[in-house]
Parts: sequence; C-alpha cells; structure tokens
Amino acid sequence: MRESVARVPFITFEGIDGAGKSTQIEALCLFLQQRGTSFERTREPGGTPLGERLREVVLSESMTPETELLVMFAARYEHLHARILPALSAGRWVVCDRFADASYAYQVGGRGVDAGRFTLIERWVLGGVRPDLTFLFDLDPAVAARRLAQTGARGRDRFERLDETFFARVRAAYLERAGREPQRFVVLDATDSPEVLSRRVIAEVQHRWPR
Ligand SMILES: Nc1ncnc2c1ncn2[C@@H]1O[C@H](COP(=O)(O)OP(=O)(O)OP(=O)(O)O)[C@@H](O)[C@H]1O
Ligand SMILES: Cc1cn([C@H]2C[C@H](O)[C@@H](COP(=O)(O)O)O2)c(=O)[nH]c1=O
Repeated sequence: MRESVARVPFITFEGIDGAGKSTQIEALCLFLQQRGTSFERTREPGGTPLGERLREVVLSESMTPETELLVMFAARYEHLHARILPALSAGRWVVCDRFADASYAYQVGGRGVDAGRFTLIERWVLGGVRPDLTFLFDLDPAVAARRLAQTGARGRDRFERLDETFFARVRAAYLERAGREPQRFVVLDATDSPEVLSRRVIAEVQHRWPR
C-alpha cells in the first residue's frame, strides 16, 4: 500500500506501561523539530477524534479480551486511513506511541487472545503497512511499577491496574515479536538513563535517514 507514497518514515515506540516511551518520544520530536523535519506525533489507541473516544472507552470499560482487540483495531483503522497514511503521503514523518505490536503484546500475550485471530485482523486492517522502525523499551515489570508508583500514575486506567505477571507476559510477547523482525525493531534496555536512551534513539534515526 505504501509503495506509491513518499518514503518518509513511520516510527513507533513500544514497551510495557512505564517503560519510558513518552520521555523518548519527546526527545526525538524535539530533535526533529530542531532540524526542521516535518513530522506528526500521534498515539494509539487514539490519534483521531474517534480514536480518542474509543481510547476513553477501552481504558475504562470492562470488556472481553476479544472485544478489546477489536476496539484497538477499529481505532487503528481510522487512525491509519484518516491520519497516518495521509501524513506519510504528504511527506510528513509519523512518530507514534504504540501501534499493532501493542495489540500483539497486550491482547495476545497479556490477555491470551488467540494469535490466529490477531493475524487475521492485522492483515485485514494493516494490509501491507508496517512501521519502518520500532523502538522497544524493554523493562522488568517490577521496575516499571515502581516508576509509575513514584509518579502517582498507578491505578489511572484499567491496564495500569494489572499486576506484574500480566506485564511479564506482555514483555515476553514484545520480545518474541521483536525477535521475528530484527530489522524493524531496535530493542533498548530501558534501565539506561533517559540521556543515554535518547542518544541511541536519535543516532539510530540519523543512521537510517541521514539528511
Ligand atoms: N530511562 C529512565 N530511567 C528512569 N526513569 C525514567 C526513565 N524514562 C522515564 N522515566 C520515568 O518513568 C516514568 C514513566 O515514563 P514515561 O511516561 O516516559 O513512560 P511510558 O512508557 O510513556 O509510560 P505509559 O505507557 O504509562 O504512558 C516517568 O516518571 C519518567 O520520568
Ligand atoms: C495500542 C494498544 C494499547 N494498549 C494498552 C497499552 C496501555 O496500557 C494503554 C495505552 O496507554 P498509554 O499509557 O498511552 O500507553 O493501552 C493495548 O492493550 N493494546 C493496543 O493495541
């Protein structure tokens, strides 16, 4: 689907809650802004008016794991067609906090939804679209929980209330998926300092898309 569009990158950030994605997205966006690269920063679930409404629902209402997967992909279809692909076609980079890898990690890995169902809906919704680069911030769930507790964020939504065994499964599913696509994923040790991590993120982006 993207063969005909300008080849500007679609970059995603993944990891368990509290792994440090937002901190590093902020650093990358500041870097892109300073060097005058046109980009859009967005997130999932969300990124469009409808997607943000679906986000509110999926982060607060109880539902079956399968419903959760479908809501994530409904928001994603809208996001992809109303925002991500138009931005890339117009030559704007897209920097996105979570994408389909999160559905694999949380709904398949964490909740136990059948992987075959995930693959079916992923094929249908994404077609051939994949991020060009995905940073995975790998962190022990116990460390992530301590970080979130310190910020007072624990208990904020129904995912963040889940226990460390859930996040251990999510982490394992992320690592498994990263292992299958080593060209796309850059796995980072999220216990490194924010400064070390942002240097690695920016160096990787500069290396792949030199000016
Ligand atoms: N490399 C780091 N080392 C130590 N603490 C960090 C690091 N990166 C971020 N933090 C702190 O950890 C907390 C969570 O960081 P951040 O919000 O960036 O994570 P996140 O992955 O976006 O979380 P969420 O998925 O819940 O939105 C914040 O208090 C942040 O200041
Ligand atoms: C895209 C996506 C997200 N989730 C979960 C992961 C997080 O707990 C929340 C989003 O909150 P964040 O603080 O903005 O990261 O939603 C999911 O379970 N499945 C998905 O596909």
